Amino acid sequence: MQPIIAIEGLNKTYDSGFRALKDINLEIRRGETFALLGPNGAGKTTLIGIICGLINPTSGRVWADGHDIVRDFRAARSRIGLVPQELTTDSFETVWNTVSFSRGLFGSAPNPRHIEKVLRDLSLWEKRDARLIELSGGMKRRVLIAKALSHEPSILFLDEPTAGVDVDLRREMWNMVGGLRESGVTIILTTHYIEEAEEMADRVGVINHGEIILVEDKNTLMAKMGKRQLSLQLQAPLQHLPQGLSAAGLELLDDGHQLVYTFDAQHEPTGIADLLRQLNAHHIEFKDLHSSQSSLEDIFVDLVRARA
Ligand SMILES: Nc1ncnc2c1ncn2[C@@H]1O[C@H](COP(=O)(O)OP(=O)(O)OP(=O)(O)O)[C@@H](O)[C@H]1O
Repeated sequence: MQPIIAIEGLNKTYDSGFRALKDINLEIRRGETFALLGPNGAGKTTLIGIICGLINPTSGRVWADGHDIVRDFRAARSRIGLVPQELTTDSFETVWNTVSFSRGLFGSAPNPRHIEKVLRDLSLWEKRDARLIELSGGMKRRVLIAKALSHEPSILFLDEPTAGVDVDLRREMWNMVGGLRESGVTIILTTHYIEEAEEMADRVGVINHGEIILVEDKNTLMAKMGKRQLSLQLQAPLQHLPQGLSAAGLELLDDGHQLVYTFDAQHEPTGIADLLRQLNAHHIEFKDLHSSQSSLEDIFVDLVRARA
């Protein structure tokens, strides 16, 4: 199936000379929820801005639902809904007018029934005549989503959808995004909450210093999370691993004071019993041991740090 977004050889150098994106190649699948993760300044906003036609690329090409975002800008943009982080709309307008007006901006003919459906789906129907200034923060966020959905886009960008919202509202938004996904909308979200990516994404992409360093199925990443480590504090430091002990997953750290065994927690046997037997046979003694499990957050931090 044709990807809903195709990015080929995309580069962005700002006027300052700063290279914010370096040869990005990425395909987003129709109907998936894709989480774009990266530290501050990695290039997420630049990438989204280019796809949405807000920032000009330096080179490379992007297609949204088959339309070149530069040569066929209007058609490409009409396929895309963007939910920005901040509310930038006139706060004295009513919910209904704000959302209806947004549809008009994309040149779509008025469709009160669609607007009603969007407002009902987002539990905003009762508030349709309220002015934005009267709404809670959570309701205002829903209005941003309603605006982005007003022209019936097939691609929805959510930029930090739950930054600064409380746990209950975050959970509610996750459910809402799940509903949109079921209706067939492709969702691309940026987030600093790795848990959010775990909860919602089908695939995860990591961007760092303007480069995509990983694109992975979430379940595969979760399997990586299943890696566990057993750390042994040795009585006496080892220069190197003795012959026969160089099993996969064994590593000497801390100038030989620490032996770390990494294993897959989902597989039995873990190999720990065997390892302890071998240590005994080699008269390697340890004074302490502890086990730990790496989270997606750890994996993310490691990935980014390795490329710092
Ligand atoms: N107009 C600009 N001129 C020069 N440099 C810019 C401009 N806009 C962004 N940058 C730089 O490009 C880099 C990428 O910025 P971008 O906003 O895309 O990152 P981000 O991943 O969205 O970060 P954050 O998580 O903080 O929102 C940053 O180093 C930023 O300082």
